[in-house]
Amino acid sequence: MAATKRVTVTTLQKMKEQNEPIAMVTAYDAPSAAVAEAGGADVLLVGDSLGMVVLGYDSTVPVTMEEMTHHTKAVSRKSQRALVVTDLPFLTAHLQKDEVLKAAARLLQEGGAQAVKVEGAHAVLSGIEACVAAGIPVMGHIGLTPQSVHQLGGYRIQGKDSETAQRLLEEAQTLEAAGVFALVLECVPEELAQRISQELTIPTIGIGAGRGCDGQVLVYHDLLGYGSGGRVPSFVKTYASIGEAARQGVHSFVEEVKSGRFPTEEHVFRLDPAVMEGLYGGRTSDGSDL
Ligand SMILES: Nc1nc(=O)c2c([nH]1)NC[C@@H]1CN(c3ccc(C(=O)N[C@@H](CCC(=O)O)C(=O)O)cc3)CN21
Ligand SMILES: CC(C)C(=O)C(=O)O
Ligand SMILES: [Mg+2]
Repeated sequence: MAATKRVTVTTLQKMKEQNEPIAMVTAYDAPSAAVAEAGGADVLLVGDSLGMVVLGYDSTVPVTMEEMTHHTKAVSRKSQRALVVTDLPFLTAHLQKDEVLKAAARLLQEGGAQAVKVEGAHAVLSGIEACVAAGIPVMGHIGLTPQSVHQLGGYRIQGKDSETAQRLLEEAQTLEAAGVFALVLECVPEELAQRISQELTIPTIGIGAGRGCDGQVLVYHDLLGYGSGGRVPSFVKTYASIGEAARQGVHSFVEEVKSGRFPTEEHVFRLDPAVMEGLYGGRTSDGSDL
């Protein structure tokens, strides 16, 4: 079988040049990676949103390098075609250059990712530049940066006034100059995201950033309608009702167990009658006929 060629940072650059939209989906484990790839996602993002979506934290702030590495390993084991990108968790990109490099290298070497994503701009620039210089592709992320939720005062749209809109445009240009290969724009007005996307040579990938971006990303569980982690943001479109299907499936199993309808003949293993004969003379241990 011919090996499928993996999506690379160069592929994404060409997609922008040819006006071909980029589809990125989060993946946190082997089954979500397999489904997202089979569905045709170009990029699998091992997002630190996994802390909220699959680990039950109430923000992405508690997520550790151990957790990101653990989940990245599961995703990269199942991924063959998509570009695997992993979030550097809270604070990591703000450390000394050599610590940032070690963390990013761990996600590539141990985790099996092909790139890392870093939230922020000026405060994390030296870490980003060190990674790029070392051959580690970096995806930027500006606008609503969830690791700063305590400073932002909630998950709010960013860049609504002229001052913050101008700042976001400058951050985007600074990140492109620093060598990031793509940029996530989260929760910014459509007009601003479109303007940034036109100004930049590298592709932008939007989440709650409208139609002018070069690609779109959503959280796997949001787009599939898992409906477990409370309210979904208003920019989410739900393409399936997996949560409801899952609840119904478990409910049917429980009902059949409790009513004795499961298991049936087709789900059991039988013993050869001759072997059965040798056991307690064909009787069960308490003497009754089987
Ligand atoms: N399941 C999930 N999906 C996500 O997209 C996601 C996470 N978790 N966890 C990490 C961050 C947090 N994110 C969020 C969470 C909430 C909103 C939200 O409620 N936004 C409001 C906008 C409020 C305003 O008008 O400023 C919305 O209505 O969508 C946005 C992004 C995005 N990320
Ligand atoms: C929502 C995306 C962009 C993300 O950073 C995450 O899933 O952690
Ligand atoms: Mg993230």
